[in-house]
Amino acid sequence: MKLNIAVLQIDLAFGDPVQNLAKVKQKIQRLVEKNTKLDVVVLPELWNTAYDLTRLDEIADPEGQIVQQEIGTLAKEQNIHIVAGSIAKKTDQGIYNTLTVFDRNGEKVGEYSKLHLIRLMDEEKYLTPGQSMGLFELDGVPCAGLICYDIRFPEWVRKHILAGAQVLFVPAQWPLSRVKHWRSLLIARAIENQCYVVACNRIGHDPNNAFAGHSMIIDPWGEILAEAEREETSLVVEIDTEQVIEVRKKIPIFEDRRPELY
Ligand SMILES: NC(=O)CCC(=O)C(=O)O
Repeated sequence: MKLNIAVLQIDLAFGDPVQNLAKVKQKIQRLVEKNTKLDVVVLPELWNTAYDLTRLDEIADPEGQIVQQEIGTLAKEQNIHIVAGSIAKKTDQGIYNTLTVFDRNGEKVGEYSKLHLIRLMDEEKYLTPGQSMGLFELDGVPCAGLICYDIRFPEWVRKHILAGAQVLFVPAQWPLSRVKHWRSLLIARAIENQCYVVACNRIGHDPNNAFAGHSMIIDPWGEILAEAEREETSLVVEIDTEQVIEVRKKIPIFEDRRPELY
């Protein structure tokens, strides 16, 4: 199965969900105008509020209703799947960093709340961790969505791959100071899991961090199919899940595992 994927690497306004929503909608519309065969658009982490964590109570999306209304509707109008990065989502149980996926009909087909909260960026003070896996399907392709810091936990990624995922989506706000980790971890996750990795980072800065950009699309052999620098841009790549099957046949790591010993 082939999927034409666009990763939208952008800057974000700190604590301004109205401005960020308008920008994201405009950028997606332009992408669709330029790429008539697009299947999937991917957005970065916390694209509604950015890391304005102290004001989340005021600015997070109540129950994700805004993203459902605005991005769900856009997905249907433009006939594309949208892996809507993640948003700050306010619920009765707390505020989550939640990835939401809409299909071409505007239906929500996936939702995942970041499981590992990064203390280095104070997430654990303001956010509630998720409790469940990030599996979903796009045009019959089994996919997983994990968020930024989650890629440091290979056992969590592997769990999604063992459940069938062939494409791993990673929305992020990864700082420039650790860009070497970002690149190495993404490539390692693709090689060790023999899957596509589609990673969407932001650029720009906030009061605490400068962000790295370097969004990437990596194939199941670990080859970088496309990589951004540190500017607003989009990466558009056609992936073919036959490649996943071929790489897994060539080096059958899933048959050679010894789970009885670890
Ligand atoms: N937003 C994040 O989760 C950043 C993760 C990060 O900077 C790191 O793992 O290092």
